[in-house]
Amino acid sequence: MTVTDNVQNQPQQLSRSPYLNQGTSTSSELRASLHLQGLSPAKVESLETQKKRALVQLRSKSTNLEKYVFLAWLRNTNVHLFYSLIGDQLEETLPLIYTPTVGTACQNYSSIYPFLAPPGQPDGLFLSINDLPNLKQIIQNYKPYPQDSGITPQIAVITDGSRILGLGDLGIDGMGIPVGKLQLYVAGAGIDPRRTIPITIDVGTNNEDKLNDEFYLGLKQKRVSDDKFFPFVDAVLETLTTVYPKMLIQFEDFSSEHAFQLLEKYQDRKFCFNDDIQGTGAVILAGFMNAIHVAGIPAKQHKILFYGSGSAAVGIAKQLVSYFVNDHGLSEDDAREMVWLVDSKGLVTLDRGDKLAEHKVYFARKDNHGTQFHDIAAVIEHVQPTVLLGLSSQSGAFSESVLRSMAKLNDRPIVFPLSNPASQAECTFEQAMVHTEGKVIFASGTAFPKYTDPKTGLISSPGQGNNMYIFPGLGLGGILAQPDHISDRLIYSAARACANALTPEERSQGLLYPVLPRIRQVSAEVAAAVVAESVAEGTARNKEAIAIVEKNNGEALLDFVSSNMWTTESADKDVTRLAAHL
Ligand SMILES: NC(=O)C1=CN([C@@H]2O[C@H](COP(=O)(O)OP(=O)(O)OC[C@H]3O[C@@H](n4cnc5c(N)ncnc54)[C@H](OP(=O)(O)O)[C@@H]3O)[C@@H](O)[C@H]2O)C=CC1
Ligand SMILES: CC(=O)C(=O)O
Ligand SMILES: [Mg+2]
Repeated sequence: MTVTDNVQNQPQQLSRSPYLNQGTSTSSELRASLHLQGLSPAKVESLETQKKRALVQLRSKSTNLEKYVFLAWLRNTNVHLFYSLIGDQLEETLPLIYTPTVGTACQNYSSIYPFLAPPGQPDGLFLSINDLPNLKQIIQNYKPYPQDSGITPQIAVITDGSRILGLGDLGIDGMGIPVGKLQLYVAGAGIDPRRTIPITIDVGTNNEDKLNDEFYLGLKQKRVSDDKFFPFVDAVLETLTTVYPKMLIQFEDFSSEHAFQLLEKYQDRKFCFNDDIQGTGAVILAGFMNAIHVAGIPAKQHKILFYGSGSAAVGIAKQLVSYFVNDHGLSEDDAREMVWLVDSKGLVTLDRGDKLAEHKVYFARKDNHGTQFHDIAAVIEHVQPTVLLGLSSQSGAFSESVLRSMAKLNDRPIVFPLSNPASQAECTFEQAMVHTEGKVIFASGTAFPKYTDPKTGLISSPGQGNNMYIFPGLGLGGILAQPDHISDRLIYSAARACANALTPEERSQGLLYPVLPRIRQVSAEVAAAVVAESVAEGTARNKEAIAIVEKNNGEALLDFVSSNMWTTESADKDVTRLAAHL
């Protein structure tokens, strides 16, 4: 049955599709053809009026969590209006659908879940370990837009909820993260919302609060052991890629040890990447490339201290090593020597006496001559870093004295408190500005407000070093090039494109990342670089993309990418096309 048959057989179904429904802006003609008269007030409004009303309603909510619920409901009832509003009001709405509010939403997800979407409208795909025998059927059940049955999903973001932002194990309440990431794919890179699947696997939770919460909607059991976890993930991925063979899979917010093991296992076997390891690595490499120009110290002379040694920190460190090797001619050993890791026990050294997690061993220091450094002040004194990156989820760890030490050591200290959401950040932008007397070169994981110098009135803008500047473009580029795997080269090309995406004006303002309203342009440039690199490394399989890259015309490639981006106007056209068949 075609989409058109479907609609002709049940005309009112059109208005029930969140994708095709245009609410109060549905034309009189369409209302007549679909037998919708009387089902809403007769007035036909413009999209502009709809957006204006939605914005007034949004702003009338007193908490960000209420705003999150309001926006989720809007997305699940009127895709067109939702993404038009998000596109217009990116700076106001992104912190509501993504970090920081998505963190609060996840903490409360089971309580708000029934109010996010109308009955029958799924807000993500939940796969419990008890579903193992029926995975295929359950994956096929997920049809948020059944009226548009010809559209095949292309991107899945999958979590097990075990490390949601810096908030720890939230079990299935982590669903807000895949949902939020995929909204950024749509808003930030023009992926058709019908082609996205947010997935949360339920393998239990070790969070006692969740286990004791009567409203918690996940399995009330501790997380399963690895001998059950890995086969279940395997079954999910196999089934998913059997049902949707071209699906790109983004691993998100798995606890670090599992994250590394899953990436190692699947990166050459599936079309996939890990956002926390690779996406974060790429976005911070991009910010670092721009920051060292501002700092004015040659790349090779930097000393980079990571506060936190999990998936994000080690993912970044590995990409920095590639950068020093590829772009600055350092040996791998010399590049590795530029990195120091700190974890909850202090400086990561080979002779510390504990068994280091596998992902830390490569960067463990052996030049500490038997001395161990347990607190950050001692580590800073020992290392004398030019760069301090926070990936520890320890709020306030970059104290006044830490920031003052960084400013004493450096004319322009590079300090990135990257933990999310804002409540977990190692310091705020204001603290960094005040305690370094304005010298800091700054980026944070969640956006902080601008800072106004009380003496001069000078306003400074913080950078947002968040993987949202990478994964949407990387995913789009991957879908357009169609390689079998996402190679390290593709990730590296995404980082470089992100660094180069700054306009001369942004550069002259000392910004490290492009301003948020340009995220679609940035994603297009990242995607174009990924497509070009995939052709260069010989993995691209999309003949159209290969032919365009071979013309060696950057503008044509960007046009190709942009023309493949979904817009709310494309949704308009889908409605008009259907209406023409009625
Ligand atoms: N800006 C962005 O785009 C991104 C930000 N992030 C953020 O980065 C943070 C870390 O993520 P991830 O690496 O996956 O998480 P992990 O939980 O794996 O890593 C946290 C690390 O912090 C260390 N740590 C904990 N307490 C302390 C302490 N008191 N002093 C020093 N180190 C400490 C832990 O040590 P130990 O190993 O000993 O337990 C661990 O190495 C999160 O807040 C996440 O939201 C993540 C991805 C992207
Ligand atoms: C941004 C992100 O992916 C994280 O904090 O986990
Ligand atoms: Mg993440």
